[in-house]
Amino acid sequence: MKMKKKLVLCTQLPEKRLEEIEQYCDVTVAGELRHGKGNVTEEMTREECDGYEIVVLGDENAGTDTLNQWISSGMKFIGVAKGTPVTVDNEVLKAANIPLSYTPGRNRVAVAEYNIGLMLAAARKLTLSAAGLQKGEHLGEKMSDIYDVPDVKNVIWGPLDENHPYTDYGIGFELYGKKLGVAGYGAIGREVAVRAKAFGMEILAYDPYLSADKIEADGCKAVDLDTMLKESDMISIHLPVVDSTKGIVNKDWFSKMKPTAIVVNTARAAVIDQKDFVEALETGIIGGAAIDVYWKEPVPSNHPLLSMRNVVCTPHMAGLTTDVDHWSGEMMSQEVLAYLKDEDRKYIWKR
Ligand SMILES: NC(=O)c1ccc[n+]([C@@H]2O[C@H](COP(=O)([O-])OP(=O)(O)OC[C@H]3O[C@@H](n4cnc5c(N)ncnc54)[C@H](O)[C@@H]3O)[C@@H](O)[C@H]2O)c1
Ligand SMILES: O=C(O)[C@H](O)[C@H](O)COP(=O)(O)O
Repeated sequence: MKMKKKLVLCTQLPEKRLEEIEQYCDVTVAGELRHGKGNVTEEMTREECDGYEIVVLGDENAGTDTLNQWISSGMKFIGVAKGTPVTVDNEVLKAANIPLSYTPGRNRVAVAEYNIGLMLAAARKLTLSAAGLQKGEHLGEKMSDIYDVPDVKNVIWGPLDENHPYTDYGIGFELYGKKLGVAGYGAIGREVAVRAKAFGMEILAYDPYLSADKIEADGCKAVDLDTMLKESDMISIHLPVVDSTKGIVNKDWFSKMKPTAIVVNTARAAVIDQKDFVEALETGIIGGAAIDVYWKEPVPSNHPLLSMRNVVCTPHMAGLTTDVDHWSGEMMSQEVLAYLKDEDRKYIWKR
């Protein structure tokens, strides 16, 4: 009788997919390594996953020594259920001719929805007014005098006195009719663009690596860098970090933007020049920002951006939802099944 292949799993796969996989191989769920549980060291991972033909990782690290050990004990398939599998040394795998399966864009919807949230928060100063209300700065004496708030019929919005907190907190602008620059029209940039279009925004997409046809098929405008910078009311950044993008968003970009423009970054801080960014926001070269990613994480509590009133900051949360594991589980199951059935695999990490 033919021996079944052996698979070790460090992340969750959907139940139905697992049943299908189990028709081809024996599955071991690495006890300590179940996604999100325990403090897993690389040494633990190395030992628990040793001796398997198929290794499926979640967030666990696997460096040179670990991979060499697994390869010499028969590993032929490795999958990493992450959008960017930098936790695994792909050079070792390339040398051994073992493709690395991963789950690209697994959190693209999560990031895109969050990105829209950041755009709205920045446009409408949501975080300022919410924090103000928590501190008891709601309505204030003057507002209570002017407006009979419990009786909605009598509420007249404005004019607001320049000293009133609402002038600073609450008065924002609508996304409708505004231009959104999308820098990098990949998995996430595209998801942001289609959602922003539903708000009535015009999309100016800058991505020199994509054909204009592809962008325009989504009803967006493919533009050059200068056009995006000059015309956009908001610029949403979705660039990867590669040598040519490090620090690419710098004073040259800011000097070409509208002084009211808002920069949204859920990509990576490394694509923005930190010093130029802080200066542009402090001196009003640009209007504001909403950011989820930092040059050093966790972001130091005294970072100047955290206390700027024209900046919305969140702690690298855009890609996290309770649904993301489902998406990566589906994609990773497809990869495993393709390997087991000797079919072409779809998601191979090239870098
Ligand atoms: N905040 C989070 O939680 C979170 C989660 C997931 C991904 N990310 C980050 O979001 C970013 C985008 O991810 P993605 O999955 O959409 O990547 P992607 O590779 O699908 O898309 C990137 C796009 O940028 C384009 N591009 C590359 N260099 C460019 C340049 N110089 N100018 C203009 N366009 C350029 C590429 O052609 C590609 O279309 C990445 O930096 C990723 O690490 C953040
Ligand atoms: O910023 C990101 O890329 C994600 O939020 C997270 O930090 C990593 O995503 P993953 O590569 O695990 O999909």
